[in-house]
Parts: sequence; C-alpha cells; structure tokens
Amino acid sequence: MSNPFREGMRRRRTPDACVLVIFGVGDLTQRKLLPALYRLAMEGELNPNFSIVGVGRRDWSDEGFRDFAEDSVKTSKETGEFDQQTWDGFQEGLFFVGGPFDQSETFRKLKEKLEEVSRQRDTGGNVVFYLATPPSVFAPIAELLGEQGLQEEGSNFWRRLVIEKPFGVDLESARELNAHIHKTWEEHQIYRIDHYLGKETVQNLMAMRFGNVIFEPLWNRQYIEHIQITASEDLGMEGRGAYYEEAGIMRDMLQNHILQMFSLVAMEPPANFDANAIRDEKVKVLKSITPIPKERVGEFAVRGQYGKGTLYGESVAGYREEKGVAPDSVTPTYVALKLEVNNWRWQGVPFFLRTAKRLPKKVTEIAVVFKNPPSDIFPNKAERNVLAIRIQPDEGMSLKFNSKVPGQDNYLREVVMDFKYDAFGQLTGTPYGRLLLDSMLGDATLFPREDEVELAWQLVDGILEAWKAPAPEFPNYKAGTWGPDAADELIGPNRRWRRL
Ligand SMILES: NC(=O)C1=CN([C@@H]2O[C@H](COP(=O)(O)OP(=O)(O)OC[C@H]3O[C@@H](n4cnc5c(N)ncnc54)[C@H](OP(=O)(O)O)[C@@H]3O)[C@@H](O)[C@H]2O)C=CC1
Ligand SMILES: O=C1O[C@H](COP(=O)(O)O)[C@@H](O)[C@H](O)[C@H]1O
Repeated sequence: MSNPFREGMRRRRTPDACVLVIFGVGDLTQRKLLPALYRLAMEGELNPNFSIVGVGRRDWSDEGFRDFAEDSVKTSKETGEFDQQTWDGFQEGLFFVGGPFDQSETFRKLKEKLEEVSRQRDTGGNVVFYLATPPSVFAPIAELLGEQGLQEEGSNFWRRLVIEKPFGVDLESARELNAHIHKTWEEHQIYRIDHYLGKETVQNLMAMRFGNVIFEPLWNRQYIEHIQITASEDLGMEGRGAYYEEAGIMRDMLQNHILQMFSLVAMEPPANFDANAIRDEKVKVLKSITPIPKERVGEFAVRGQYGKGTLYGESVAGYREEKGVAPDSVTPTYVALKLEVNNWRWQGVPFFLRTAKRLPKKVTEIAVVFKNPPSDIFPNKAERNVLAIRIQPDEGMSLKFNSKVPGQDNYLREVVMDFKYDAFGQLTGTPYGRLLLDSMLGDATLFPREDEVELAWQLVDGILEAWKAPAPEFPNYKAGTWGPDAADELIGPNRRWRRL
C-alpha cells in the first residue's frame, strides 16, 4: 500500500547507465555491497543497463562471480525476500576480471573488459571504481588505473573513484594518500566513503536542526549542558582481529563515523544544500575543536580493552583471545573522549563521545542534555531535559521533560515524547545502497572531503601519540559491561553516561 509520508519524501533520480568496478571480493563486498546493489535493483533505483565488474585474485569466470554474488544476496539479512526475476536481470550484468592489484596486466585486462561491457550493455563509458580492498592497495590501484587512462573523463562520460575507510592510518599517511591519488584523480572524482552518512537517521540531523525552528534557538551554550554521542557494539572481532590490531577503536570508528556525527550536530547552518557548502561548515567546526595537549590526554580520553565476560547469557572470549590478536595486545577496543569546541555557539559545552566493542548492546545515540531550569520552585528537583536522537536501532527521537504529577502537590516527574521513524513506513534501502547510488548520481554531499578527513586525523593522531605510553592494565572492562570505570570519572561528578 502506498504511504503518503514516503511518497512525498522519495527522490526519483535514476543514475546514468554505468559500470561499477569493485576491487576486492572479500567480506565487505559479500556482506554489504552486493546485497545493497541487489536491493537497489529490487527497488527499481538502478539504470536498467547498470553492470558490475568484480576484480580480485580469484580464478573465476563471470559465472564464478555470479555464483558468489547469488550466495551473498541469498544469505544477506539486508536484501529482504529473494526475488528470482530481479536476480535474473541483475546477474546478466555481472562480470569478473582476475588478477592481483599491483600488476599492470590486471588493469590492461580490466580496460578490455570495460570496453566489452560498455559495448554489450550500452553503458556509455561511465564507470565508478570502488576500492573495497585493504587500505595498503588504495594508492597502487588509483595509480594503475591512471596508467591505463581509465580515470580520464570525456565530454559525455564520467569516471569516479570510491575509497573505503580507513583513509590512511594517521594524518601523514592520509595526506600522502590524498597527494598520491591527486596525481591521477581530481577531487571532484573522488568519493571517500563513510557509511554512517548513508544512514537516514544521520542525514536527519540536518533536517531536524535546519528544517525546524524549535530546536535551533536552543542549540547553543545558553541552553545545552553537554552532548553525548555513543556508538556501542555488542559484537567482538568476527574474524577481523588482524585488521583490528592495526586499527583499534580510534581508527575503526572514532576518526570517521563518530566525528562525522559530531560535525553534523555541532556545525553551523550551511548556506545551501550544496556538497561543498555543507563540507565547509563541517570543516569549520572540526577546526574549532580545542586541541588536546599531549601531556593532558589523560584528562580528555579514556581507553579500554575487553576481557572475557558474558553477553546475552553466553560466555564470550576476551579481545586477546580473538583470532589474529596478539596475546599481550594493547590495542584499545573502547574509547571515551571529551571534546571542547572553541566558538560562540559551544564555548563551555563539553561533547562526550564513546564507542566500543563488546558492550551490552548495539546502539547508536546522540543525546543533547539541557541545563537545569534557573529557579527551583518545586518540591522536588527538576531533571535535565534530554533530546535523544536514536540513530539505530529503534530509529527515532525522544524528548524527555518534566511534568506535574497529578495531585495536590506540585511534584515533578520526567515524561517522554517520542517520534519513531516507522511513521514513514519501513525504512527502505541500506546505507551502502544510498551511498552507491549517490556516487552514480555524482552527488558528493554525503562523502567527506579531503580536508575533513585530515582534520579528523589531526585530532586522533594527538591521542594515539599519547597512547604510545604504556597502556593501563588491560583488559580493563569485561565483555558485556559498559566499559572501564575511568570513563565515569571522565564525564564528571554531575553528569552520567546515558544508560541505553
Ligand atoms: N568488512 C566490513 O564490514 C567493513 C570493511 N570496510 C573496509 O572495506 C575494505 C575491505 O574490507 P573487507 O572486505 O573486510 O576486507 P577483506 O580482507 O575481507 O577483503 C579484501 C579483498 O581484497 C583482496 N585483495 C587484497 N589485496 C589484494 C591484492 N594485492 N590483489 C588482489 N586482491 C587483493 C582480497 O583478496 P583475497 O581474498 O585473495 O585475500 C579480498 O578479496 C577495507 O578497507 C575495510 O577497512 C569498511 C567498513 C566495514
Ligand atoms: O566501519 C565499521 O562500522 C561497523 C559498525 O557499523 P554499523 O553500521 O553496524 O553501526 C563496525 O562494526 C566495524 O568495526 C567498522 O569497521
């Protein structure tokens, strides 16, 4: 049945016919990208001539890649019911090129394949290259594409490059990577992906703030006591221990997803909805973060690592017991951070950010905690008002405020007004689907620009540098608990972390 809320909201821009080249046929491609693309096909969002060329060091024919894709689509939780007719059309557009990513020969074969697919499927020369590979091969791939001239655009066709995260491992490597890629690719062709920006609820932050008048007048130091951003995960390593040993929580979640949410909550209104106008404001607020002096990192950041514990009634292993992890690893799986923003809007309002693995549940929330009322005329104390923005799950927003308890006394009690996203019907699409579609449409609004990425690294680098000093006694929180006690001290005596 049609839903009037949704119909009004839907954009219906169909991308040009194009080929999506996916480098890497690993976990991300299998669990996220192919299911998201199939779902776009189910929803009729793709151009009928849309095609995919997988590239990887497997000895596959096109058929082999089609089997891999079918399995991925059928086993994914994100695709909904399997539809044979959609699949039949979708799989006709799947092709494969085998070879390592550091040899010109692979790229020569890819060029030939693209010419063939372009002729056969009438894709007009438009190509999105998606790097779903370990970061170590981002630069060589970008360069070898250039060696074959595959980045060159024409008057009637385009070429784009989508790059996965993490974009570098620190500021220096991110700058080098940007410089390296820019030797061949222009900034307008580059799409650095952060899948949190593909989430409807993250996009709604701007709609909520700048599409209403009731929030923005309160959105400042006069009314807000502090803001908390939490992304807690119940999962452990899920076989990604080796990667995580290099990344840790700061590079895996904080440098990208958490700081992106922070920027959207804290930035000034952009002049318009143009990609660069929005990115300019995000950059401005990132530049306003008060630098954390190296010798005072302990006052602003708490790190943790999970030991064995209990989750949903089951015993789970500690981080050091996970596959691919060193038995004496000091890689953090938990971070809580206090940020201060030095501008007129936010001076004196701390932002508390926390993200971790193996906490009691999976939940991402932004909580805006307001100040206490200036006078105290009631028999009991008014609690602080809280606007809680639920990014996931149970997507929505709730406003907690004080109300009079019926009766003769003027006692106050907290009550809640709640909005759930299901008012719009079921949320459609997946974050990856939305971002893949935007890359085909040439809309970079939801992709961080190079300066955003570098500023985020600048902040993270300082903390990682200080953390080279010996770690606290790890593990320092049990799997299935809310993290180390030091995080409670960080948030301070008159505040507490949200119980989610
Ligand atoms: N998995 C996830 O949930 C997420 C992943 N990401 C990012 O996505 C990217 C890919 O991650 P993921 O899919 O998990 O990684 P995987 O290791 O599962 O997959 C990487 C793929 O790249 C291939 N590959 C690596 N080096 C070469 C090479 N030199 N030549 C040819 N093929 C090569 C691997 O081939 P082979 O199989 O032969 O080794 C593998 O198929 C990473 O940047 C990651 O940070 C981001 C968010 C979430
Ligand atoms: O990028 C990543 O994100 C996921 C969390 O994403 P979500 O959409 O499920 O919240 C995280 O598990 C992973 O470690 C990280 O690489």
